[in-house]
Order: sequence, then C-alpha cells, then structure tokens
Amino acid sequence: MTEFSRRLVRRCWLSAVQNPLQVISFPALQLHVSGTAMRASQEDFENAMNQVKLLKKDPGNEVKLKLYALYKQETARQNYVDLVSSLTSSSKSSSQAKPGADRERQGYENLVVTSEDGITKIMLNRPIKKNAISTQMYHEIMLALKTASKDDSTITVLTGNGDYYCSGNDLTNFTDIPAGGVEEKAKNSALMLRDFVGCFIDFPKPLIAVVNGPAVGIGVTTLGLFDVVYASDKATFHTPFGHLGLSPEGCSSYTFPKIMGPAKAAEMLIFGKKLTAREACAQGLVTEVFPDSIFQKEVWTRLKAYSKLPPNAMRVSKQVIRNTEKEKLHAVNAEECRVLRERWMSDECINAAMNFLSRRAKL
Ligand SMILES: CCCCC/C=C/CC(=O)SCCNC(=O)CCNC(=O)[C@H](O)C(C)(C)COP(=O)(O)OP(=O)(O)OC[C@H]1O[C@@H](n2cnc3c(N)ncnc32)[C@H](O)[C@@H]1OP(=O)(O)O
Repeated sequence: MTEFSRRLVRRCWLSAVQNPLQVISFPALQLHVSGTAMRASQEDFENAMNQVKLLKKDPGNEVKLKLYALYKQETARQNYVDLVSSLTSSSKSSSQAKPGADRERQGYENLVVTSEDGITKIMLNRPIKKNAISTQMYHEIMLALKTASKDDSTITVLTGNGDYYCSGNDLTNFTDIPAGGVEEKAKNSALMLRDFVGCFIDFPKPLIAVVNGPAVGIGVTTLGLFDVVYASDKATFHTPFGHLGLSPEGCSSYTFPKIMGPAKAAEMLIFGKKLTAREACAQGLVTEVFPDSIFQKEVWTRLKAYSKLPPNAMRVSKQVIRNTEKEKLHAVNAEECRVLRERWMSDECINAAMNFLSRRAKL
C-alpha cells in the first residue's frame, strides 16, 4: 500500500468514527472551510474516489467496506430528503383513508402502519430507496408483525409505498462494520435475519402481500410464507443471488421448489431469472394479477370483504394449513442463515455489493 493510500484509509476510518455525518474529507486534498465544518468539495471527493480505484494493492475487504461506508456518508444530505419524503408520503397515505376511521401507529421511521376495517396494513415507506430494507427497517417490520399478531384486526397486509414493493436488502447494511470486523457483522446479520424470517413463519393470522411494483431479493423470497399474494401487472420478481454472490433466504430454498417445482425454482434462485407478474402467477408464487390502473381499488375491495369473515375460523384454517410445516420451515431458515453467514464474508459477495455502491452495477 502506498503512503497516500495508508493515509487515505486512516483518515477515512478516523472520519467515520469522529464525524459520522460530516461529508468525507481527505488529507491529500485541499479542504474548504464552510462555517465551522470542514468539507471536501464534490471535485475533491470525486478525485479521491478515482485515487482509490488506482490503488496498486488491494487494501482488503474490510478496508474496502469501510471506504464504501464513508462513501455512502456523502449522501447524509439525502437522508434529510428521505425523511422529509417519508413524512410527505405518510400524510398522503393517511389522507387516502377516511378521516377518523384510520388509526395510524406512531413510532416507525420507515413504515406506515394503519388499522382500519379489520385490516392492519404495514407499508414499507422508503420510496426514494425503492423500499430497500435497512437494518432499522428489519427491526421495525418485526415489531409491526408482532404487534399485528396480537391486535384486533382479522388480516394483515404488507405492501410498499411508491413504484417499488421492495428492492430487497439495503446493500449499504454491510458497510456498517462493528469493532469485531466483518465476521461479527455476518454473525449479527444472520441472527437478525433468522428472527426476521421467523416472524413470517410464526405469523398466526392470514398474511397478504399487496405487491404494488417490482420486488427483489428478500422482498420476493418471503412471499412463499404469505397466505395470499396479489400483484400489479407492473410487478416483477427477481432474486439475483448468483449476481450478488449470495444464496437463498426467506425459506425460499424450500418453499419455491414446493410451489413451482425444482427446475423453475432453480432458474430463479440460482440463475436469477426475473419473472413478470403473470409468469409468477402461472408458477404459483402469485395468487392473482391485476392491471395496475385498477390494482389498489380491486384488491382493497376484496380484502375488506375477506376481513369480515369470522376471525377465529380464518386463524384456525391458517394454522391447519401451515402448522405441520412450521418446524421444517424453522430448520430451513436456520440452515439458510448459516450458509449466508459464510457467503457475506466471501469476495464474491463483498465485490458485488461494492460494485453496486460505487454505481458500477445495477440489476
Ligand atoms: C442484513 C441481513 C439480511 C440480509 C437478507 C438478504 C437479502 C438478499 C437480498 O435482498 S438480495 C437483493 C438486494 N437488492 C439489490 O441488489 C437491488 C439493488 N438495486 C438496484 O439494482 C436498483 O436500484 C433497482 C433495479 C432496484 C432500481 O433501479 P432504478 O434505476 O429504478 O433506481 P435507482 O437505482 O436509481 O434507485 C434509487 C435509489 O435507491 C437506492 N437503492 C435501490 N435499491 C437499493 C438497495 N437494495 N440497497 C441500497 N440502495 C438501494 C439506489 O442506490 C438509489 O439511491 P441513490 O439515489 O442514493 O443513488
């Protein structure tokens, strides 16, 4: 490693620890002082990124992840925009509901959770990031599901705000490396993922996915654990695990072959074949597809009718259908998380995540 890159890496690391919200600044570059904060200009930042690409020696996965964690901090201002956008969409969503009839649950940063007409609706609300699931969102979704499992609604719905249903795991989740390094990160992530998927396996009431747009990764794999999946004809279903150096999760290694047969499941889970909504419906992953123009109206009319059915009968029927599988599903979940823990530490996976973060690759 050259002296420059050593200083660059050290500076990045110190910057991350000391100034988590400060725009990245590099010692080899001229710094601009604005008020009390020191900020590198956009040009400085781009120069530094180019210098990193020119490093002769690979600084290793851990350092690369730290660099990209800092790279993402350049977008701290974007977080402000995200937050404002989520506030705007929350108020839009509540304005669609009848005044006074809708009970909005407070305290979620990236979800809007409402209960009305016997239906608890959990809406992923990070449209500017295509509803990618951040670490905080995993915890929020778990909390929302646990709360919904005990509330007085009869059915629970998961959907997305904006043009996407969900773009999968937030690929910046892995740039936040704890003191114990990548291994500790992988261990913690596997534990969190196991709990997250466990909440879907154990959910006691009818669980319905209203897939309003494209679904990626874990947004697709968990669909095998829903009771009913309605999709807009604009939705697509993509599990690009091969491209990302990953392996299946969400119990899809078990549910997908069962739902669509092993060959179709392999095309999706090994080769990352993207399905249209109609293909996903033909293969049994989706219950019914609706033209996007009438999707919301048709689906919610139907769900409101379903929500009036006797709640205990619905609950018991779900249990009869699902309970024999529960133990198997928990075992599959544990095994998928064990394999993923290894995958997350692999060069294949780390390089794929960095290619996305450095804007070199998209699906
Ligand atoms: C942590 C433990 C649990 C782990 C569980 C594991 C799960 C596995 C998976 O889920 S694998 C799937 C991971 N997802 C992806 O690989 C999708 C990556 N995203 C894309 O390829 C594209 O963004 C897109 C095709 C979804 C949409 O492309 P489009 O051109 O329409 O839009 P943008 O790319 O401009 O996206 C808008 C902003 O949203 C950010 N973003 C989108 N998806 C993600 C994501 N998954 N992670 C992080 N960020 C995402 C994107 O970066 C843009 O942000 P910007 O405006 O700041 O640039």
